[in-house]
Amino acid sequence: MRPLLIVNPRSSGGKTGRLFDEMLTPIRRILGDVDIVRTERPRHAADLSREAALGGRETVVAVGGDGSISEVVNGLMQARDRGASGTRLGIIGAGTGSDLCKTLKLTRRLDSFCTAIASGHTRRLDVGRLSYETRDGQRADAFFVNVLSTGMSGIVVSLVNQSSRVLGNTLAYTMASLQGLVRSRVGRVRCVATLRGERREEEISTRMLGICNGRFFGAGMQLAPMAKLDDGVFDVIDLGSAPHLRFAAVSTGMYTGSHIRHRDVRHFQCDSIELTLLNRDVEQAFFLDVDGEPLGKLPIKVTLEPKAIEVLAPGD
Ligand SMILES: Nc1ncnc2c1ncn2[C@@H]1O[C@H](COP(=O)(O)OP(=O)(O)OP(=O)(O)O)[C@@H](O)[C@H]1O
Repeated sequence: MRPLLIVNPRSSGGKTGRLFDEMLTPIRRILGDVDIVRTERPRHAADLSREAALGGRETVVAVGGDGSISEVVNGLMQARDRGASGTRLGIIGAGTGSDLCKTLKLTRRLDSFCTAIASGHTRRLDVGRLSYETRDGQRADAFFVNVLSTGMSGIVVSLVNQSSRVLGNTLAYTMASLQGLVRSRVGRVRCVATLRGERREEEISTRMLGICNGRFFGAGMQLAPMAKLDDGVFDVIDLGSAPHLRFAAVSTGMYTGSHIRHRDVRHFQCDSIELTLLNRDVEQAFFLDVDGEPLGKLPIKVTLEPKAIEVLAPGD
């Protein structure tokens, strides 16, 4: 059966939509015949990939950025919950950030993406299963494959999402990061985590906390330099509760990964975790960033599904 390409024409600021017809020639040369469907709205890629997997499609290829890949993973996981677990994920990275591609060591060139798919080499990735609260207070479920975080990053991702990006992505991210820093608050978060059945419970004071399956987030920052996508654990990174200026210095270390050695930063591993915000007055500063997309708020419950997705990518 031919691979199904799920194309997000709005990714990379609309460039994917404008250039896709040109991309098709090299894609067909390397992959042969493919089926193509373009997304028509946010979350559409999840519906399309779920239906494809339930229909027995062997390979579904996400053509877009981290948001699109995450949506396709959501669809594949929904199908897996209904017994259809045989679909492989391919990636043609066409986003602005492409953090998962960095973690997967996929070279950001169209022919390299296609060659990785055509090679048939796969590896299995852990996936996070998330229960969260929507902004209007309903419980909802989702999956993530890279990084879930809350605190400053949740503010930044919401601002980037709302921005028109007329002045370009880098500027949009820089402006949002500065505003995110100014608006960030210290949350008192009750954390209950388990690792292979061993439970820990504590109250954490933090401006930002990440539950990391992958290593990179926020367009190239290394929130969790030690994270591996298939090791059966989440690396939890707490960036601490320092005053704004010191916190700015700590978070800047994420560009190189040096923040991990800072005394304000804590790291621990778990395979399930529950977070509840105790001081609800700072709720606006504790929305979620789920694989680079804004999505709901605390309280959350996260469990790890080991090696749940098969992805066409080189080995680690
Ligand atoms: N037809 C559509 N119209 C509007 N939005 C869409 C459509 N299809 C998908 N989307 C949304 O586009 C958003 C951005 O997608 P994606 O993350 O793939 O690209 P990106 O932001 O350029 O890349 P990255 O996340 O790697 O920086 C996602 O929130 C997705 O839900």
